[in-house]
Amino acid sequence: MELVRGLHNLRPRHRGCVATIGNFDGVHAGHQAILKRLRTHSDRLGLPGCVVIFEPQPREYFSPQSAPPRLTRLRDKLVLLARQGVDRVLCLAFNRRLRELSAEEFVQQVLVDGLGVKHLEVGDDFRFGCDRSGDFAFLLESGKRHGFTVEAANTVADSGERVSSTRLRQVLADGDFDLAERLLGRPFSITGRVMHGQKLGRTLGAPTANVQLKRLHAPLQGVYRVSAEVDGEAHKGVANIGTRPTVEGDGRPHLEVHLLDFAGDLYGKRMTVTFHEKIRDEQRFDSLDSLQQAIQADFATARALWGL
Ligand SMILES: Cc1cc2nc3c(=O)[nH]c(=O)nc-3n(C[C@H](O)[C@H](O)[C@H](O)COP(=O)(O)O)c2cc1C
Ligand SMILES: Nc1ncnc2c1ncn2[C@@H]1O[C@H](COP(=O)(O)OP(=O)(O)OP(=O)(O)O)[C@@H](O)[C@H]1O
Repeated sequence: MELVRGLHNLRPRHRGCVATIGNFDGVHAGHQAILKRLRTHSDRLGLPGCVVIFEPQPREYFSPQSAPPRLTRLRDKLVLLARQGVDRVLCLAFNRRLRELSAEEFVQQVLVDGLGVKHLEVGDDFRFGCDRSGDFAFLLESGKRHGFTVEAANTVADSGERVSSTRLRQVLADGDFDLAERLLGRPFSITGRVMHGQKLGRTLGAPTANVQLKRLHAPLQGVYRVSAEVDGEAHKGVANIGTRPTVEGDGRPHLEVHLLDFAGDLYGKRMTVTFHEKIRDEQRFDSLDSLQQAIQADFATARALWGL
């Protein structure tokens, strides 16, 4: 899969494709249905399938403080899109210039001049352009003028409710990992590199791998039963994700994983942490002693849940 960053990196060879547009955060079952249709039209026309995404996502641009947590960082999103058979991703920087484009200008500059789109696949509720003025009817009409077809995919629902990134964030916050797995078509996980922490964990009797979240504002907080994959090997574990209010105050979320019955050096390795069950919320304890006791109790709970 090819990644093109910005319209200015499009070349004449990129013209002629089938495309879809959106945030695709999480690459959930609704997105997967759209991507399947993209593949079908791409095979039918013998043209590459291209997904147009935005980075940052529009809401992160408009209100960085109150934007919802991300299900996937760009890197994870690209891996998942490639797995869905996408040939090319055009990643547009969402900035003032882009937000000010009218729906008409967006179609002209991105879809027609930039990509030479022959077929566009969108969800039935898709809207875009300055003030979200471009909708399906507008796209159909533009397609007639510019020579591309447009199709709206039916809504994918689960238990009568539309699958969406917004719903997934809520389902994860509620700790319903079985439902999250159904909506995602895979278990929810976070991947990152294991970094050095404050080395306090060991003195608390709780050696943990600190998984780098970078700027990921994760949709979870609390203590969980998890499995962790490192170097292709799966481990049983327990993890805390949160700001660790008892010990420090950088205010940033950390993901710390304790692998049960494991001793070894994990620094620098990439770890994929899959969440199975919530054990409790993160708390601020009055002393390190109370924190230590709580962590030992979490380990015991996790062992019991794992059947160890
Ligand atoms: C299972 C588990 C539960 C945790 N629960 C909390 C908590 O409720 N509140 C908190 O402030 N920190 C919590 N922590 C984070 C600890 O404060 C942190 O792991 C410890 O400070 C070690 O940090 P270090 O790895 O940077 O040395 C938890 C850690 C683990 C592994
Ligand atoms: N459940 C679904 N069924 C069909 N199409 C969907 C579904 N969810 C999203 N899409 C379509 O996939 C494309 C990308 O969607 P996008 O990521 O922007 O929205 P979303 O998943 O609904 O997220 P949010 O909850 O933030 O609105 C759009 O064309 C959208 O209409």
